[in-house]
Amino acid sequence: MDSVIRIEDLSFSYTKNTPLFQDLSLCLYPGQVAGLLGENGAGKTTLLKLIAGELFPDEGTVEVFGIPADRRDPEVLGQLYFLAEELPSYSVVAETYARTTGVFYPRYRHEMFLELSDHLEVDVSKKLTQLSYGQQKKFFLAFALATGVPLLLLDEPTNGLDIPSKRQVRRLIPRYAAEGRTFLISTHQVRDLEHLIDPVIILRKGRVVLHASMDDLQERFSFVVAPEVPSAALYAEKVPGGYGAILPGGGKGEVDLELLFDAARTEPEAFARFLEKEGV
Ligand SMILES: Nc1ncnc2c1ncn2[C@@H]1O[C@H](COP(=O)(O)OP(=O)(O)OP(=O)(O)O)[C@@H](O)[C@H]1O
Repeated sequence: MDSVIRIEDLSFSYTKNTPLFQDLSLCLYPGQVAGLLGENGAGKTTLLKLIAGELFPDEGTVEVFGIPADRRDPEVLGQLYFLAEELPSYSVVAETYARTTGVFYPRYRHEMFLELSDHLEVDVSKKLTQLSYGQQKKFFLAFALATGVPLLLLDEPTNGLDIPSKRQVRRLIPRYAAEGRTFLISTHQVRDLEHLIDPVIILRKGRVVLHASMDDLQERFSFVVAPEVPSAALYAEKVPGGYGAILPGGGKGEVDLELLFDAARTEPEAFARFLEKEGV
């Protein structure tokens, strides 16, 4: 199957001699809703910017739909939408322009934007600057979906949203993924999106420490919250109601993304050894 995003041997640094990414490789395919997890400073936003063609690799390849990622290339620009965490005023202006003219996104459907805004309870009759952060976020999410682009890069899409809105976002994304659109979602709000994400990608210090499908994780591991810490546990930490542990041997309960992420963050070496031993 042709990849939507293909990253091969990517190296990138903001400052000389301190590489953020070295030899990073990653592929995503149509219809995937990939979750990009990682602690603060892991490089999530930078990776999204590289895919969006706002930044460029020092070495290696970043391609979207087989074309080098470069937002100056109209062919690339029309294929993806990058919903950044910060909503800068220039983009507000640019997007409003695009909204009314369809210049950037030939497949943009204004009726769909209105329907989605209505669904997300955003008052589009107001000026963007009069909307709250959460409302603006929903505005742009509705806009992003209405552009009709096949690739959506969402940086912390549920951040700042109230609980009903988070629920609506959780319902909307799979609907569009089922049409073959691909999502790459960076988030710290693991609980908001855990039943949505597949595959899960964990970045740590500029490296992909885990890239696995939910099926694979479910098949290979057990995620348990136990009153006692089993000695075989790779990882154990006090969580409400007991201790959490990830054990070899799967099929016992749901994949717990928060435990997985915590393990990668707090016990990185043990986590890497564990994955290697289990052949992940
Ligand atoms: N414009 C920049 N110039 C120099 N360094 C930068 C710049 N932007 C980010 N960095 C650095 O690159 C690293 C990765 O930042 P990035 O924003 O990609 O991480 P992140 O995983 O998105 O973090 P967070 O979860 O806090 O949003 C950090 O150490 C950050 O300080």
